[in-house]
Amino acid sequence: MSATLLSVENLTMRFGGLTAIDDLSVSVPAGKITAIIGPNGAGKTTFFNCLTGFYKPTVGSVRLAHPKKGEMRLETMTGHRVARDAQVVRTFQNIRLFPKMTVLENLIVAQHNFLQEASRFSIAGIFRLSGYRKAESEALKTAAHWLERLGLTDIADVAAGDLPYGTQRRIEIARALCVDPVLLCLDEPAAGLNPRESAELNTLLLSLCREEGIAILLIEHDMSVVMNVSDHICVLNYGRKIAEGTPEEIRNDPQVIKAYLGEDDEETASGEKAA
Ligand SMILES: Nc1ncnc2c1ncn2[C@@H]1O[C@H](COP(=O)(O)OP(=O)(O)OP(=O)(O)O)[C@@H](O)[C@H]1O
Repeated sequence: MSATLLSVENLTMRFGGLTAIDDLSVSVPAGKITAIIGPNGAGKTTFFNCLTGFYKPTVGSVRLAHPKKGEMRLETMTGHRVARDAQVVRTFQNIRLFPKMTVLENLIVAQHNFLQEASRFSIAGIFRLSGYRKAESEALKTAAHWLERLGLTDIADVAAGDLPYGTQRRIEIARALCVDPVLLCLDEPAAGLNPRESAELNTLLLSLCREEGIAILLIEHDMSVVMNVSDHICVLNYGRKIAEGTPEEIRNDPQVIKAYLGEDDEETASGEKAA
């Protein structure tokens, strides 16, 4: 049993009269893949936004047991501190690369917190002092490492926006990895991928988790990805957790089938009304 990396307790997020996340408690183990699934509008992206400092939750706590820095309360932190200090990094449902920058430049920009500090907020950068030059070369090394690891080295100098959709999704993951995440939150990484690219994504996620020890939190509608890579799945519906368990348990959970198919279809699917 892995240690808990992230503990979410009684999380609620309201937008006026709408409760997008409703008293959600869930644990994310270290070094494993946890999927958050649910029908459209279930609150999955809102959940990510609460974890990563984009939204301040109405109620609840999000505790990260950082392996080197101890406990951190993510719900009290701004987005850039969640990424920089807590090393909880995310991708977005809609690709958010800088399309006119090269692939390599996108990976360097991801390290701007580190470079900005090394530049002592500009002066050491302007005069290219040795500390800044060292940081710059480290940033390049990190980018080169992840480009190689994700098979992107050949296109390092191509503008990101000129590349196929599946490749852009891969670049987004490489960019997030440049921040050395302890928790990588991926919002629909398989959206728009063809079956071959989805299979490659599965291999990549499993290797990041098993070989690099990175915990992954995954929002995904593509069940060929969810069921093949997840160690644990949490299912949301109308902001509430309706089920949690292994892929096998979730596949057969009547509440989950009902949430995805609707009551009538579930009965039809189970043969009760089919005749
Ligand atoms: N900033 C916001 N202001 C008002 N309502 C919001 C806001 N963000 C999300 N919502 C609402 O919260 C609910 C949950 O939305 P969310 O995007 O988290 O769902 P989701 O599970 O990620 O859906 P999908 O699978 O379609 O991406 C929806 O009803 C949505 O309209």
